[in-house]
Amino acid sequence: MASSCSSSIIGVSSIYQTNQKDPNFPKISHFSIPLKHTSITTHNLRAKKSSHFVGSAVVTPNSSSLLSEEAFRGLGSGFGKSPLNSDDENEYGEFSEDGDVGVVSDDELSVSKLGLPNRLVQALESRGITQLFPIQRAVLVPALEGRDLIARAKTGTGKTLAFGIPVLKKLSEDDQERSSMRRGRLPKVLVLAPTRELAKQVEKEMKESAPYLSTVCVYGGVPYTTQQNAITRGVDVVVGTPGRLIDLINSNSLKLNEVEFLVLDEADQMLAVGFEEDVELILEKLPVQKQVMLFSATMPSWVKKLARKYLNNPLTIDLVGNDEEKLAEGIKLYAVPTTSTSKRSILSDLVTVYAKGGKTIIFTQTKRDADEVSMALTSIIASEALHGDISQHQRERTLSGFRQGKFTVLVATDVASRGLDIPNVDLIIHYELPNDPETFVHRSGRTGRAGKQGTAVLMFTSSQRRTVKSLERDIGCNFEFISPPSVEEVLGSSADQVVATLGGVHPESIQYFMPTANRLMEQQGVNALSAALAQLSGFSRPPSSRSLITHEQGWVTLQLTRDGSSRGFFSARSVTGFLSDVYSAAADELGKIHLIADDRVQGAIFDLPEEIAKQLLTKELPPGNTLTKISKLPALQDDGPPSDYYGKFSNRERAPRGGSRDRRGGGSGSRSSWGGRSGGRYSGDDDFQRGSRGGRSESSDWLINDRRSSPGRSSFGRDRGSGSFGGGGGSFGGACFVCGRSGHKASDCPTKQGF
Ligand SMILES: Nc1ncnc2c1ncn2[C@@H]1O[C@H](COP(=O)(O)OP(=O)(O)OP(=O)(O)O)[C@@H](O)[C@H]1O
Repeated sequence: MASSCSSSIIGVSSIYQTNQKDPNFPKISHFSIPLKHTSITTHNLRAKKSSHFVGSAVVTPNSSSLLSEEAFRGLGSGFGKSPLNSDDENEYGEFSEDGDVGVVSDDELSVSKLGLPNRLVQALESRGITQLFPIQRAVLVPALEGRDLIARAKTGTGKTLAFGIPVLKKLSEDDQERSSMRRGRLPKVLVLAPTRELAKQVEKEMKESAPYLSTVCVYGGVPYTTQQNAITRGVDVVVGTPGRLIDLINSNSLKLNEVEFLVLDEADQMLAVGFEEDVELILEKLPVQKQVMLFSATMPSWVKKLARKYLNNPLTIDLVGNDEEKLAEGIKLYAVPTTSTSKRSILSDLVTVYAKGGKTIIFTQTKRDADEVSMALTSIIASEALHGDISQHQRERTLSGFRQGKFTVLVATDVASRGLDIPNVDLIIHYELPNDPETFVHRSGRTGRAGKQGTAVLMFTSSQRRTVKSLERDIGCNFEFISPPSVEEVLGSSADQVVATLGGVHPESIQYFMPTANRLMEQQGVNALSAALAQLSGFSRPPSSRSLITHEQGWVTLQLTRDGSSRGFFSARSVTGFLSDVYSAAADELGKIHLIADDRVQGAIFDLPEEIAKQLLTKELPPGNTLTKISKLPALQDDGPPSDYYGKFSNRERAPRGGSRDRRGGGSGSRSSWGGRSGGRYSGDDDFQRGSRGGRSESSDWLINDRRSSPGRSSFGRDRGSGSFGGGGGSFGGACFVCGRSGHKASDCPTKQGF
């Protein structure tokens, strides 16, 4: 069972209002929503640590109905301090609890019972939108009352329609009065979005929900003419990115004097991508009389400033609140240890095992990595890259191909982390740590949308283990730490995927193959079927074994344990001593060693080349020792270096040139080949400025016997140069496996028993 933030509960609801001008403004606004019988039982409501917790909503994972009791409760009560008064950059502010528990029936969430215009209801229902999500229900009434709003909710919970439904309702009604197709009519609604993709997505959502209205999307990277012509024909809703909007305003193509509704979507992201000035310029051009809805995941001071200046007595609706779990419902979280050399091969296995043929988005830090990873994957799984250097036209083609399932893996930089709504993404892989917890939440939020289930896998290196732990604290969720998929798992998943495609074979085609199938079954039985599955899975030849530690092909990971009766301190040296005694060729070829992190078990796991491992497993062992080939890593002792503070300052690994490990080479060759990122700075999407590597080079094989190995220093398996540990004919430098003391082999141990 994967760790996750999942429970049957979503979010915290808080609604509070502020009045900058009048401190005595009544603290409570009442909205007249009839509260009737509910299907939600209170035992589902989870008590939160914070006394400010107001409530939660029950999620039925596969349904489109997220039922929000609190969306109702909060409407009449639950006020707290204003986010606008808080100096904390990311504070939404607290909110106080109110015992007024309202209840809500399905009817009251039902799109058809909300008094929306028929054609809007029909369009929504034809899209499968029959019941409001909590944020939509919470926003609906105050929005219809004309309130300015500041709102936030978790990823994929329907924020677009939260502002969309009220404005579309208003326009759908107005539209009957104003001559619907009047040429040259000016927009009533302006939606600002920080990225082109997001703008296009909002446009799509609005268009599909109200196809009878004219919605135009404007953004850079494409010619002006089409957008200008569309505006000239007459428009109801304009969605756009700030830069292009300013151009169109300045060229007089877009007039904003009839705008009645302004929506600022992902307002904090506007700041992150440097649109502050443009946004303010646009806001200055709008009529004073208008309704503003601002959606923002965080409240940096610029957003607060904006809200103070341009919003009138805003009501804040916060469905995240003090909820420790920042991730949306139903996203399973895994963390998998990797090394620079193993990352890529693990990646395709993760996709095979965890996406199970569905859609995957892999997030990288830089454009170059996105390109390289996508190229490397393409020979195994169809994939495309998406980042800021790709032309707008190609970006759109890529996204549409991904949406339609023409290829199943998208490798993207963080341009795709915010807001992108691609249905049925099953798996998110964080190929590199995100820069901050917020980015992790947004990246992961590309799956598990609209109440669905999803999986997010974080790949990390040993030096990043502590960062992963702090990430857990920051997002309020736990990872399940897993091993890279074993060969058996990869084969099993591949077979499952093949089996899943069999249902698509036309019955008539099956008939043609029946005689051969019958003959084969008679001759070979189930072998024939296995051979067919192996062939269809692309494994007509057996896969070579792989190290569980480095994931390198041709290697096997073995586990050595010794029972409690054996004396002496167990260390990595014990392993080399043991191997020297049992089968010296194994000591010569020894790869990485890690000690098992279990107080009750004395043991280690280590890598050997496949053939050597086979031989070793045939040897007689000293009593009390057990040697097995393992397919899952046990918990290992961990003594990583200090936290590397998310992607920003992380030690960015680069595979050594040539990739594979050099077993014979000097230790420093492979170890120091990481592209250390110390001092490097990641400045926004893809703009990675490499820092100097600094004095200390980080190593993937950092832990041997609780000690960091350093370049040039002899260590197990790799560096035979100094001969101090490695065995292989040099003087024996390891501890005796029997007594644990150094200076002699176990076979010469004065205390040895029966070896
Ligand atoms: N009431 C509803 N019933 C069913 N599906 C819905 C409903 N409301 C929205 N959706 C669908 O849920 C998906 C997610 O919605 P949306 O993109 O608005 O989420 P979001 O909260 O803006 O996410 P993010 O924070 O990641 O931008 C969309 O595909 C949308 O069509």
